[in-house]
Amino acid sequence: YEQPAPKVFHLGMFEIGRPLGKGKFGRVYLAKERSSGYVCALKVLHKNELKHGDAEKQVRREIEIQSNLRHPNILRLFGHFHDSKRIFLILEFAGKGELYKHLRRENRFPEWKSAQYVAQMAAALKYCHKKHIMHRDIKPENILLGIHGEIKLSDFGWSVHAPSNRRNTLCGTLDYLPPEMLKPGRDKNTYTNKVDLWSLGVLTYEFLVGEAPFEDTPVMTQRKIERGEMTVPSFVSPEARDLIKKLLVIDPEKRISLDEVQEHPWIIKYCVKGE
Ligand SMILES: Cn1ncc2ncnc(NCCc3cnc(NC(=O)Nc4cccc(C(F)(F)F)c4)s3)c21
Repeated sequence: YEQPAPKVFHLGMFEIGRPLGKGKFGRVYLAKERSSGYVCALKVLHKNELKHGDAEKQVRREIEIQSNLRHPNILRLFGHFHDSKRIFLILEFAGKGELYKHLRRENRFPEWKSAQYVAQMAAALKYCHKKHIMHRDIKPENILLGIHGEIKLSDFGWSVHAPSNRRNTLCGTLDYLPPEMLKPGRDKNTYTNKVDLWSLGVLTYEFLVGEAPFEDTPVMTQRKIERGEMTVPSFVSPEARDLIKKLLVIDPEKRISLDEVQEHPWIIKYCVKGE
């Protein structure tokens, strides 16, 4: 019989390998669980760098959210442990690393690849929304690629607002924020899972164009988002432009649904009928 997954972890169980990446709030290493040989990723968070005390609570919340998510396009978080100074997250290893590095290197993705990524993102988000979980922080920095190049939505520091390997974390790029989250006085709980659809629209645009649609100085970005002001370059196909326009709609209720995204002509054109 397969050994049942251990419930208690400790550092000695792992052989630590090469660094996989470093965010503002911690480094990630390739790791192998000694007894099973299972290869995973180990994220190390330094307690003194996190907001005092509630980091433990945040990690528990992140794990609680994650422990009932099982989807091929969602990165698994298996568990955590800590020592006096550090918290360790035991994560599924994403063999092709960080999506945003591929995007920066390739400048922008061809339409067929962008459509496949958007279709996988829609599937992952549909799965999360069905479980009444919204990501709230969709951006290239929070997306990894599995060994077969498949999307792995990651960094479930969503409701924990856990800072991690994000684009200039402390400046907290506004690029992906929907208009309803920019409104003054609106606390973050007044929005619906439609925020993820806006962010999916920004992501689609960034895949195809190589930069975010409202990228500008923080003040100008905020103004452009509130007005939904953006131009789609002419090299973007009419079908892709149509999907972007139907996602980047100011009124959350008027945004296209995830089902409609999966049935959109631009997605159908490039994607083999998935699950
Ligand atoms: C780079 N890379 N390459 C391959 C690869 N394979 C797997 N993972 C990678 N990277 C790690 C991706 C993450 C997944 N989940 C995260 N979760 C998190 O970072 N949570 C978090 C952060 C800061 C503070 C808190 C706390 F305590 F406040 F709650 C919580 S980070 C990989």
